Amino acid sequence: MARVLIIDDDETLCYSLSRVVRSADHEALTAQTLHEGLALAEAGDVDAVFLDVRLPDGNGLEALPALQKAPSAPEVIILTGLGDPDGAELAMINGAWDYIEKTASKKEITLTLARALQYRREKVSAMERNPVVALNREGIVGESPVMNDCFDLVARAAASDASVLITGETGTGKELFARAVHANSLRQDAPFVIVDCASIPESLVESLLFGHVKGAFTGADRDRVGLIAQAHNGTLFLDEVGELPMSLQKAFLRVLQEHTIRPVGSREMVTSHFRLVCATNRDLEAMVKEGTFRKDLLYRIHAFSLELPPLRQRGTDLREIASYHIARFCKETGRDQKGVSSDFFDVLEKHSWPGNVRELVNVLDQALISSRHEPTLFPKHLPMKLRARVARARVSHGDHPSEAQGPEVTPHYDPEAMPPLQAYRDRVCAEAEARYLKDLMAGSGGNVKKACATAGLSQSRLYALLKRHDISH
Ligand SMILES: Nc1ncnc2c1ncn2[C@@H]1O[C@H](COP(=O)(O)OP(=O)(O)OP(=O)(O)O)[C@@H](O)[C@H]1O
Repeated sequence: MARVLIIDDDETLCYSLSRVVRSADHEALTAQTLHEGLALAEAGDVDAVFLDVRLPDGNGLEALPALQKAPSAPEVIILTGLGDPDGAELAMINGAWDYIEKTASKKEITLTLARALQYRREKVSAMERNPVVALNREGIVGESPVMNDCFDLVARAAASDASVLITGETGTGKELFARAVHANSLRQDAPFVIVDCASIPESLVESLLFGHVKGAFTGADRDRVGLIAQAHNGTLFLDEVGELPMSLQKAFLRVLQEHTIRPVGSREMVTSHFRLVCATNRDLEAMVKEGTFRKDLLYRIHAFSLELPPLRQRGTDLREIASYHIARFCKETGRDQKGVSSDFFDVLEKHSWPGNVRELVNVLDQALISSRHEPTLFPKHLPMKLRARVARARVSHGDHPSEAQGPEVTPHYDPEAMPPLQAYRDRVCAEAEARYLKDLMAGSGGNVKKACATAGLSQSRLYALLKRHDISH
């Protein structure tokens, strides 16, 4: 028997849902406010929660993280209004187990609850078999929902021995995450061996990966253990796996199947049992279609797929990452910790970061060097090129007061600093959305109902957007 909590201010609905829950032989608890519901979830061993979105004391979706952090980490099923696609979408984005319309039939409700409880039973028994100790994040900073999803996947991947493929734009932290998979796995005390497929000359790849014996070729003046053999019992990290020459992909596939290698010039086979983690910023599926990456190899390397989001989609993580690296830099260089002015962060947030965290770290290093012994970082310490680019984009977007009413102007970039189209598009859309929302809230005098009617948005969607852009209402 499971314990199911229903949080809805509609007493009749609470009553009818409780009956459905009890008829499935579960215990039902009810709460008419968010406050009461959170208290019950904190106190009791709750397995599942039916959660309304609009409650008298707040928005249910915003309370989702708190509910999921309750001691029993219940599965949450969101109750949405009839035909509310925004609510359904938000429920899923925010990590609910499922959503169900308030008018759903008894059968649908019972089935959704049964599925959530079955998933929960399986999850609990898997955790009992493989208890997950707190994840060692290996210096990875970030708390945004997208990053938390990535940490969840690292925890799951680390608990197994299956291969992991990490994708993401350049500088998003692929190597850092590969190290985290290793550091959290049972292989953590064995070697973590990196192979940068992009930087090894094609003529040397084979001997570097497989090793060679003395005299195997001109210049082979001694035996050399290959990187694959070095990774025995540990983790082999193939960075930029898309660059692995076609000629070697077949041989490497055999290594994955048989776990044995023959060093160049040797008759002996060497055994190596390693966990494989690969990374790439290329589209391997597209490479398979164009015939430059083997389909069978792709199948073998991505039992788990981890897609790292670009920095521009990580919200306030940017500030946290920046603060982390500023503190690290000051510590490493023996300087006093520096303060940061809020407009310093404002400028950082206006940039689209096509080079992601790596670009941010480089920019911060430059700012810290140029600030010398001054105790606080100001925008003037940032590289001139970056400030100029941000200023240009701001003006062309009408952020400058004198241009605020002007027509939309496409920002111009100097040819050397063109961002990727996707980065540009994301930034422009996010800025346009934020501007619209500010105008919308100002125009409706902060009246959320009026703003929803004007924008054609549901309240939950509007709240989520305001939260995303940090706009008060
Ligand atoms: N979430 C994060 N928190 C703190 N630092 C990070 C984070 N992500 C990346 N970094 C830092 O950014 C830099 C680049 O990270 P990393 O080398 O792992 O990226 P990558 O995706 O492998 O890059 P590339 O595609 O160019 O190989 C490193 O200095 C790393 O420490």
